[in-house]
Order: sequence, then C-alpha cells, then structure tokens
Amino acid sequence: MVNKIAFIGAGSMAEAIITGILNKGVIKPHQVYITNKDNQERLDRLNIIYHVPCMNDKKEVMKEADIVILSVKPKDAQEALHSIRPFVKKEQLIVSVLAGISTEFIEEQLGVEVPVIRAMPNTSAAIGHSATAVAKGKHARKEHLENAISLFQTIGTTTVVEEEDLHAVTGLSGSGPAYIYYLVEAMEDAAQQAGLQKEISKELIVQTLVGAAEMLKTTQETPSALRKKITSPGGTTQAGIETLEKYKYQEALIECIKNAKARSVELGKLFEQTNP
Ligand SMILES: NC(=O)C1=CN([C@@H]2O[C@H](COP(=O)(O)OP(=O)(O)OC[C@H]3O[C@@H](n4cnc5c(N)ncnc54)[C@H](OP(=O)(O)O)[C@@H]3O)[C@@H](O)[C@H]2O)C=CC1
Ligand SMILES: O=C(O)[C@@H]1CCC=N1
Repeated sequence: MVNKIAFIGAGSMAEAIITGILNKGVIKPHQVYITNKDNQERLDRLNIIYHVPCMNDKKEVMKEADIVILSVKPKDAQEALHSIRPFVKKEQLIVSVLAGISTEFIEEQLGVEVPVIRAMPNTSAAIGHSATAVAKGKHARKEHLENAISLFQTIGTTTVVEEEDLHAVTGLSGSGPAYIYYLVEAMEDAAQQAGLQKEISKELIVQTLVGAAEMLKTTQETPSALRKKITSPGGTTQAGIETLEKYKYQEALIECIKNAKARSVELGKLFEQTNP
C-alpha cells in the first residue's frame, strides 16, 4: 500500500500524473507531496488546484515517501538528484520519467543501492489514458516493478520493456500526443480555409480521431486494411492520400520518430556527464 508519493519536479508531466492519480481516488491529496527548484508561484497554484502539500523543502517532501517520482528536465537531473541524495532511503522506490536518463546514472548519483524504475508516460495521464512503458534498474526487484505498474495502471496502460527500448518508446508514445496535436492543428487550419465554423470543425475532427482510435483498438484489422476500406477508387480519400504521398507524409513521420528517439539517446549522453 502506498502512503506517500513525493514529486521532485512540478511541471507538465508531474501535473498530468497528479491529476490522473487523484482523479482515480486511490491516492488522496494529503498523500502527494510536491517540490520544484524555486518556482513558489507554481507550487502555490498546484496547492490551490489539487489541495496537495507543496513546499520548497526536499527533506520534508522525501520523508517517509514510499515512491519518489523524478520529473525534472534531463538537464536538471544531476542537480535534482544531488539535492535529494541526503534524504533517500533504500526502502524508497525511485520512479524516473526523465527522457534519456538511465537508471544506472540515477543509482550512481543517489549513491545508495536504491530501487529505480524508469518510466515513459505521456500527458494523456491527466485523463487516465497514458501509454506508459516501464523498465527496472539494477536494484529494482519484481515487487518494485509491480508497484510502479500499479501506479501507472491508474493513469492508463502500462507495458514492461527493456531499458534500452525506452529511447524508442520516448520517440513514439512519450512525444506521440504532440504529433497528433500537430496534425489536428493542420486539420483545423484546413477546415477554416474551407470555410467551416470552428465549433463544427472541432467536433468533427475530435470525433474522427476518437472513432479511428477505437476502430484500431476494437477491430482486428490492420491500419492499412482500415484505410483501404475508406479509399474508393477515384474518390475523395484517394485524392487526399495521393497528396500526402506527394508531400512524403509517411516518410516525414518515420523520420520524426527516429529523430525523437535519437534525441533521447543524445539527452542521456549530454546530461549524464557528471560535473565535478
Ligand atoms: N511533458 C511531457 O509530455 C513528458 C515529459 N517527460 C519527462 O518528464 C520530465 C519533466 O518534463 P516536464 O514536466 O515537461 O518539464 P517542466 O519544465 O514542465 O517541469 C520541470 C520541473 O522540474 C523542476 N526542477 C528543475 N530543477 C529542479 C531541482 N533541482 N529540484 C527539483 N525540481 C526541479 C522545475 O522547477 P522550477 O519551475 O522551480 O524550475 C519544474 O517544476 C522530463 O524529464 C521529460 O523528459 C516524460 C514524458 C512526457
Ligand atoms: O519532449 C520531451 O523531451 C519530453 C519527453 C517525452 C515528451 N516530452
């Protein structure tokens, strides 16, 4: 049973996870402690919205926390880890959502044989629909992995992967929602240019995405088979898809995910270099 969760880092991802876990009701606001670097205004805002204890006191936030969620940017990893190092206990489970940063680095920087789980959720956690992947570090055992899975299960699906695969996962599903929002931005622009009212186009676009996602989830059919059913020879979809082919839409997406993965690898290399 989890009595206390500590968040080190209070940005977008922390807030998405906090919203998701509190909405489920399994964890109560008084069990979630949050700290950041120095942005008091942000802590006050989170306290007002979620009624969670927020403070600029790492010792107090870390004290008796069963799970510590690291949610700072990769560039701030070392400083944040050093700032909690004096308060980390071996019994605590450290869960990192940092892109690119290895469990080995976290273990080294904390200097204790603490169990570390590396996770890659996405911001759909806020509504219970994250696709999260998790991998365990050297000192993490089966029960630690199970605890992390239980936590992330409250905010969506959880998939166990090898740690080396988390770079690819980051490029695919960690960043993934942004690619979809980018697509929607373009669909909204196109709708506006075609003279559709904003409210009307919004409803149509969102339901089109929801419907397509549900079809992928509930039918046994491949995306390609589903696409072909919409594409009448000589029809409108064919005209649309031919335009996407002309602009190398699929190639662009493949390169997008490859580059996001490569950036995750790069972030690890950049920010795992220890400063003396
Ligand atoms: N956003 C997303 O969609 C996803 C993000 N992630 C990962 O989550 C992590 C956080 O990302 P995101 O929430 O977007 O980032 P944000 O910039 O929104 O938040 C970063 C937080 O870290 C805090 N911070 C910085 N330095 C320290 C420190 N030394 N001690 C304590 N807190 C510190 C900041 O505090 P202050 O404001 O005071 O500077 C801020 O609250 C990243 O590593 C990212 O790779 C993973 C999956 C998805
Ligand atoms: O852009 C980033 O680096 C983070 C990691 C996954 C999503 N956002």
